[in-house]
Amino acid sequence: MATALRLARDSPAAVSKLGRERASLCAIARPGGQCCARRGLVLRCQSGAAAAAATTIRKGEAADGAGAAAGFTVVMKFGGSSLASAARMREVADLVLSFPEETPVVVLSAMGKTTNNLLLAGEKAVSCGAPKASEIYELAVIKELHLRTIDELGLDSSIVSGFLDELEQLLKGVAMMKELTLRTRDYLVSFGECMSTRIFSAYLNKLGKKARQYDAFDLGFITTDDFTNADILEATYPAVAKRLHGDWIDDPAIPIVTGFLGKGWKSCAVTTLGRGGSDLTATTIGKALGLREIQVWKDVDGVLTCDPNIYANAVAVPYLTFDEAAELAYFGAQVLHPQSMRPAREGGIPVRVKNSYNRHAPGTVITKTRDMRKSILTSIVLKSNITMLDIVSTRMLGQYGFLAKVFSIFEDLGISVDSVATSEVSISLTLDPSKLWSRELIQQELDHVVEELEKIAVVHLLQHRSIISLIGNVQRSSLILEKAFNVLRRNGVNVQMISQGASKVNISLVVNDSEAKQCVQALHSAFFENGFLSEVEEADLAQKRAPVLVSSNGAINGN
Ligand SMILES: Nc1ncnc2c1ncn2[C@@H]1O[C@H](COP(=O)(O)OP(=O)(O)O)[C@@H](O)[C@H]1O
Ligand SMILES: N[C@@H](CC(=O)OP(=O)(O)O)C(=O)O
Repeated sequence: MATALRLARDSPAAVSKLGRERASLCAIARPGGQCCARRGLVLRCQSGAAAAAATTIRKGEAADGAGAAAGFTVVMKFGGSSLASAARMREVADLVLSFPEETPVVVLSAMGKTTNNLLLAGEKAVSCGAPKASEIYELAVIKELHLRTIDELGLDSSIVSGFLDELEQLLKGVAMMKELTLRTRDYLVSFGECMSTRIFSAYLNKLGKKARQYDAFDLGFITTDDFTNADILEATYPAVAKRLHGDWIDDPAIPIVTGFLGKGWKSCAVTTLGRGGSDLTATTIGKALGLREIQVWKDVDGVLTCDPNIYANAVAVPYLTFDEAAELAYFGAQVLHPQSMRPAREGGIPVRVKNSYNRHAPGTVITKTRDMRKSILTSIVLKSNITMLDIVSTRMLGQYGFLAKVFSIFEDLGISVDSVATSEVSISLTLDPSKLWSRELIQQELDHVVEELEKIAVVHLLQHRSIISLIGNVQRSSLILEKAFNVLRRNGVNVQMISQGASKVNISLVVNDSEAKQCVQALHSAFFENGFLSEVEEADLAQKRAPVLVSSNGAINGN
């Protein structure tokens, strides 16, 4: 099976479909139909059969000890907020080099807001008409940022000029076609990471530190073909380990890898892992190489007690379990990609969230278990603009199959449900409109859901709601709920739905959008700012509570 992978990667005859598609999209836009696909991005295609064979490779087969053998010790991932300018690139290079005892694999996102700008440029291209595509404002912003960065770092503009030309051609192609498919969207946003990693790698080489740039889709990141939200396939781990290991043995150089990107196993096209997906790239490499630690460098002091944009008094949480971090991300804390904890948990590799603007701050360490003795509430997460459905069966009590029917409707319509609370004849659940494709479709899709559900139930659609998720030590759930409801009552807020996830680290409360921010601030003050923890500690001491260790699956180990 390893042979299948090697053949797929090394066969010079295997010219990728992606390469051809890039060529044709750009050729549409080029006078004379000349191909402008950039050479470095013409992928070698892994045949469907080879990829299928590769996916059956045993978990971690090639990964065991690969990192150690090659000398790699950590992954260091830097997000767009850490890479917003030439000055930031310098700072990040200095940071990477300030750990001479480490041999890192570096994962980078696109510079600053480049991904957003690429998406906006793509949307504008759909309606602006081909002659205007070159004048799209966001294209100018992207060009200016990358060329200025190259200039200020004293690098050669040819590192990005080919990409910038191709980007313009691509936007012209989109403008001519008047459509931006999910597949083209992924290809479009890939330019951000492809450019940032090339700039950074060139800069490290200029500083005398040997570095080698990798596009994740060439490195072995094999994904499903779910464009804009692809899943990483198992074959990725041995493929990535083998390639990084092999290259290091041949010619040691720090790998600089594009975050966020992969290659669809059937289409061979560029895929993306969902917004913020570079965190997942980092943890995947960490597991593939069996590294000591995965570092995720952000613009905040770690995972905070709440979103600092909602409440400035948020402080860093020193320790989290993988389950807590995953729940936090899933319920809307933008700091980590929701899927990114999975490889780290499977590989048993600690994730450290650090601040690239304040490198000496201790950050947050995420591990499988942690000491929960002093832990009550860990973090408060707010997800706004969600839709709630109250669904009451039209049949009598005792009717079986009601829940199954309700969920099969959501399955048929491809809509995911966030939180659920049920009784035998009724069910309340929340939907996240941001997971649906475009603004216009949201209302249509919701109308359709309601129409289908009304065949079996009475349905109330409640929009403009928020989920406040209380992530914490569920062994203290009564205490958390007592305190939370006290605060909400004092603020005159009525909770419309309560749900406790099976992971047992999260209690979700649904309130009106208009009250949500004020609720989060009041809850934060009550739990984190007014000596609540010391009060509880004193009470616990009086009761001589036994110390409790809770593992990530919620199992309790009393000492
Ligand atoms: N609970 C939280 N803890 C930390 N940051 C949070 C939290 N909730 C939301 N954020 C936001 O997430 C941002 C960091 O994530 P992100 O922008 O993806 O960083 P990067 O681009 O560097 O990967 C912070 O600047 C902050 O505004
Ligand atoms: N650039 C991609 C991927 C990513 O992970 O970005 P960041 O690390 O800046 O959140 C995005 O904006 O979604």
